[in-house]
Amino acid sequence: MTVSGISARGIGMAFGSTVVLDQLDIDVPAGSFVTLLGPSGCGKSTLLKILGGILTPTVGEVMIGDAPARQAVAAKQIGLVLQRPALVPWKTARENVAMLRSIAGKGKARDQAVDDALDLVGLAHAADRYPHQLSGGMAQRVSIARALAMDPAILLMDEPFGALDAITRDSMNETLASIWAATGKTIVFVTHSIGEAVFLSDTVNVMGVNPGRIIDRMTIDIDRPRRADLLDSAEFTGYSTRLREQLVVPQQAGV
Ligand SMILES: Nc1ncnc2c1ncn2[C@@H]1O[C@H](COP(=O)(O)OP(=O)(O)OP(=O)(O)O)[C@@H](O)[C@H]1O
Repeated sequence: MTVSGISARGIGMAFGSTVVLDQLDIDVPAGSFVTLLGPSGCGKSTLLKILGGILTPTVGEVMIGDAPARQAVAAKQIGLVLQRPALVPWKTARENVAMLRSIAGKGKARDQAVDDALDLVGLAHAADRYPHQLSGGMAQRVSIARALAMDPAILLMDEPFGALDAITRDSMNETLASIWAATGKTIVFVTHSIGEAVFLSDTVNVMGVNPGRIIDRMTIDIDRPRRADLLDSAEFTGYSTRLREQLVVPQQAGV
C-alpha cells in the first residue's frame, strides 16, 4: 500500500438544477484522519464520493497522490465502509471478508490478509460465524475488515457507526482509532456526531447547507492514543462546545 493524500479544488456539484456543493476546497494529508461533520443534507456523502473518485464533480478537480482520483479507483486504492454493513447472509464472516479479494483475483485458499484483517477488528474468534450470528457492531467490524483486507491507501467511511447504540459506538470508535494507528491509512469519515468527530479526528471540516460548503476547519490537538475516558475531560468538552457553536450559529461565508 502507498499512503496517499487527497487534494480537491474548486469542487461544485449539481444534481439537475439543485446545487449541492459550491466552490469547495479541501486537503486530506496522507495518513491523516479527517472528518466531514454537518447537518443532514449538507452534502457530506456526496463530497465523500467525490473525494474518493466514485462520483465526478460538475466542476473542480480531485487529485489522489499525484494522479486524478478516478485512477485511484481503477487501481483499487479506495476502500468504502457504509452505514449498513451489507454482508452476504450465506457466507461466514471470513468468507465475507475474502469476497472482494477473490473478485480482485487476490484470494487464496488460506488468505493471511483476511485473517489479519479479522484480527485487526477484533473478530478472529468469530470468523466462522454467519451474519445472523453477529451483533450489529460485529457485523460492522466485518465490513471494516472486508475493506481493510484489500489494503487500500484510503478508507472512506460514511457514518459507519450511525446505526449502532451509544455504548457499541464508543467501543467501535476506540477500535477504529487503534486500526488507524496500526495501519497508517488515510481516513475520511462522515458523521453527524460531534463527539465522534472530536474523538477520532486530526481535522474536522464543518459543513454548512444550501449550498453545501465548508464553514470551518478545526484541528483537534489532543494526544493519542485516545481512550474512552477522554470523553469526560475538559479538553474534549471544549472542542465539542466550539463545534456545536459552529453548527447552530447562522452560517457565514465559506472558508
Ligand atoms: N443522486 C442524486 N440525485 C439527486 N439529488 C441527490 C443525489 N445524491 C444526493 N442528492 C441530494 O444532495 C443533497 C446532499 O445529499 P448527501 O447525501 O450528500 O447529504 P448528507 O449531508 O450526506 O446527508 P445525510 O447526513 O442525511 O446522509 C441532498 O439534498 C440530496 O437529496
